Amino acid sequence: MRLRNMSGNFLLAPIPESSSDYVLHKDIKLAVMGSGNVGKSAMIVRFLTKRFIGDYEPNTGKLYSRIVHVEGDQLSLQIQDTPGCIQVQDDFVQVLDSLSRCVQWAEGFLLVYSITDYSSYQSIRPLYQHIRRLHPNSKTPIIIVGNKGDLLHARQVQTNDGIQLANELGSVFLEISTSENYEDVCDVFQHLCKEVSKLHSLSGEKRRSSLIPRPKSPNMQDLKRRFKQALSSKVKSSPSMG
Ligand SMILES: Nc1nc2c(ncn2[C@@H]2O[C@H](COP(=O)(O)OP(=O)(O)OP(=O)(O)O)[C@@H](O)[C@H]2O)c(=O)[nH]1
Repeated sequence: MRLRNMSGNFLLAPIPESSSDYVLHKDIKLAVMGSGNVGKSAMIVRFLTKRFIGDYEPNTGKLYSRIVHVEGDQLSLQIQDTPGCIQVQDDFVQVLDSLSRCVQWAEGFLLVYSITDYSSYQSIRPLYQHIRRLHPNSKTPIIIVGNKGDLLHARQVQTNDGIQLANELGSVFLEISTSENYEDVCDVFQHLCKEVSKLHSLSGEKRRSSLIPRPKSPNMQDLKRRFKQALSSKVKSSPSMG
């Protein structure tokens, strides 16, 4: 199998240090992957802004960072949108370096195909296997998403194909329409966040939580006491004026 960058321009955004805002929150790192214009950018933006925006520049690897709330948890979420201009062929080359770095970095994955594009569906298995190779821990959550569910007249991939593939790979599957149904998009991301979060709890990885203590506000009582103390000792030690 080969994953190839057709444009030769496959740059992923630099991965920043986690940003913490003086509160405890879990860092969740997700990657959204898929081959072709399957709607990855549209999905991410829909989840983060609720809006469906029709047209995007071809994506070369954008990283989105947001604080989101999922079931009472405050999550510091980073989502890596990976370029769709990858083609799955007989062996892996070029793309592997940057793609692998992204795969290694992420803790949860959305593998997206379009129901109107059979080749995007065919690329899911090799992508899935690539992830599993780099994350031998089979608990790493991967969700398979069949997007553009509203374009029924152009359907090339049957719902059953998606279900079958997901069953075979042992993955969760959902068919959605990013353009028509915000709730489904939200469910997909929230489910993935919860799964990653669960994994953190299971492995007790405290390093993933960022706790920066609030700066202490000065204790005025204490300051006044010290000030008085200092003042009285000064008065006591000062030479008599009389
Ligand atoms: N009808 C319909 N169109 C969609 C849906 N989701 C995305 N699109 C359209 O599909 C096209 C591709 O969407 P993008 O989000 O740019 O796809 P992408 O996977 O990020 O593609 P790359 O930028 O190449 O990585 C755009 O014209 C979107 O408006 C959907 O659910 N229904």
